[in-house]
Amino acid sequence: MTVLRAQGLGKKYKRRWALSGCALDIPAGHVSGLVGPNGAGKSTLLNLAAGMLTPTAGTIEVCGGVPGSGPGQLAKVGFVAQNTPVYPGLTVAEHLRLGAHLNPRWDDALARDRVDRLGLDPAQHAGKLSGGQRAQLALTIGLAKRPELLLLDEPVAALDPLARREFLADLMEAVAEHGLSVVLSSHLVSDLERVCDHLIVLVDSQVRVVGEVEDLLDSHLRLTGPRRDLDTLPADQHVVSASHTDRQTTVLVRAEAPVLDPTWTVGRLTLEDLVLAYMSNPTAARPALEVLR
Ligand SMILES: Nc1ncnc2c1ncn2[C@@H]1O[C@H](COP(=O)(O)OP(=O)(O)OP(=O)(O)O)[C@@H](O)[C@H]1O
Repeated sequence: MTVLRAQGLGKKYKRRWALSGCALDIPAGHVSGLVGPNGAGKSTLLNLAAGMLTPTAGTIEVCGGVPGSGPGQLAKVGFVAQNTPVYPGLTVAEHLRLGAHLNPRWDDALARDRVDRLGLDPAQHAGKLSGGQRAQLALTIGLAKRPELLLLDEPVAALDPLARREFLADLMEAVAEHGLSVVLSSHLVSDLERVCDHLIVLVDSQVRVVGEVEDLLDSHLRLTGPRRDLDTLPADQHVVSASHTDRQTTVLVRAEAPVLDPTWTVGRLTLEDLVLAYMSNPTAARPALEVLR
């Protein structure tokens, strides 16, 4: 099953495309990491998926429906936007009551338990919470809503390291126990490494690479060997990045078949290597998605 499907999706602000030609198919039951440089279009994609923006081009379908198309659709999708909006004049307890009132699948026990565990005072006005506490309140509401798909725009940016780790553990528990699907944008690749089994790299408003993390790590290799011209590589090795010294060439490739050339020393990549290679080479060849499945 697919939780998010985009075809030729684009969003233009005045004359500038914030997202263009986006084709995505995100399978259900995964935590999908959305990563890319500042201004790449990550928030734009998440806002389109939540129905907060409408596409300029193409289509997007989320949990089988058009984003923001009615109460049924809104109940299926949770969205915690980048600035973790809360109502400053309402107390923590009032936020939970509002959540219960607006969401048919609201899990009150989870919400109360989380607020208690986090040490948030139910009587405190949200406007008086710290940035991290506000983020925690917004994330609690997102989880307690029990959506099919939870969209999180840099959710952990304001959290301290321990709170970040605990939130990611809560997220994984919800995925395992309730079959929640998550799309999570973050600049913290170590966090993505911990929780994501699916990855989308967006650069310059375009999807550069998308696929299951395991497939991506299996199909990308670092080749090190005597200096050579990259034009001599076989057609089934697609260069993502390369560097040369006088004597040596190091090249990161997406390989469609095992590398048998004995002049290369072949190494595997970490998720961080892969993300940085695509982010620092905006013109890197985009993989054929079929190859990665
Ligand atoms: N409301 C807006 N009006 C005009 N341009 C916008 C608007 N929102 C975003 N943009 C532009 O669209 C592009 C993509 O922005 P977006 O916020 O989606 O990037 P991002 O990948 O989420 O960035 P970051 O990592 O910094 O949060 C940027 O060039 C940005 O300046």
